[in-house]
Amino acid sequence: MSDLRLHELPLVGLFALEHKVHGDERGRFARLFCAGSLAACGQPLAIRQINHSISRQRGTVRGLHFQRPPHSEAKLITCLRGAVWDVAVDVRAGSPTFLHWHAEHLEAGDGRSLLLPPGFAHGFQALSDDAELLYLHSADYSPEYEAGLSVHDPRLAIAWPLPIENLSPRDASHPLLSDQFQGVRL
Ligand SMILES: Cc1cn([C@H]2C[C@H](O)[C@@H](COP(=O)(O)OP(=O)(O)O[C@H]3O[C@@H](C)C(=O)[C@@H](O)[C@H]3O)O2)c(=O)[nH]c1=O
Repeated sequence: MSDLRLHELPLVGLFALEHKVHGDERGRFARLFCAGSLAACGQPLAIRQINHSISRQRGTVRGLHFQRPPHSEAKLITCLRGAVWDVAVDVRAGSPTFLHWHAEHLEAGDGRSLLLPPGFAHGFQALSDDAELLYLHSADYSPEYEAGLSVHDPRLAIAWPLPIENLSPRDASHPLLSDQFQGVRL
C-alpha cells in the first residue's frame, strides 16, 4: 500500500485515512500527513494550523464545532493516546446528507485518522482517560466565525456511547437547531 490510503465514508467528502505503519525492533514509524499523497487522491489539504488536546476524563465531550465561511476549514484528526468516538456532522447547505452525522472510533496506534472537509461540524467523546487528539486545520482560528451545534440536539440525535461528561460552558450553551437553519454555503 502507498503511505496513505483514503476510505470513503457514508457522508460525501468525509474520509477515513489509513496510514502505513512501519514497525521494527525500535518501535514504529508512520506518516500522519502527506500533502502529495492527499493531492494525488484528489483531496488536497493545505495546513494552516496544528492543534492538540488532552481530555483527562473518559466520557468527556467536546463539540460540535465548525467555522463559518469564509473561514470554513478541513480538519484531519488523529488520536495519539487512548481512544475517542469521533463525530462529523454535515452542515453544508444543499447537501443530500445535510444534518446527518457519522462517527468513527479512533485509537492511538490504529494507523487511522478522520478527514473532514469544510462544511462539517466536529466533536468527539473520550472513550478513555487522557485521550489525546492531534488536529491539522486548513484555516486559521477565527473565533468570530466559530459556530456550534448542541451535542444534545434531538434533531441530530447523536448516539453518544457514554454518558456525556465535562462539557465546557461554551459547548453547553450552543442553541438547538432552529427550523430556519439552512447550513453553510461554501
Ligand atoms: C480551537 C482553538 C481554541 N483556542 C483557545 C480558545 C480557548 O481559550 C481555548 C480552548 O478552546 P475551546 O474550548 O474551543 O477548545 P475545544 O473545545 O477543545 O475546541 C476544539 O474542539 C474540537 C471538537 C474541534 O473540532 C477543534 O477544532 C476545536 O474546536 O483555546 C485557540 O487559541 N486556538 C484554537 O484554534
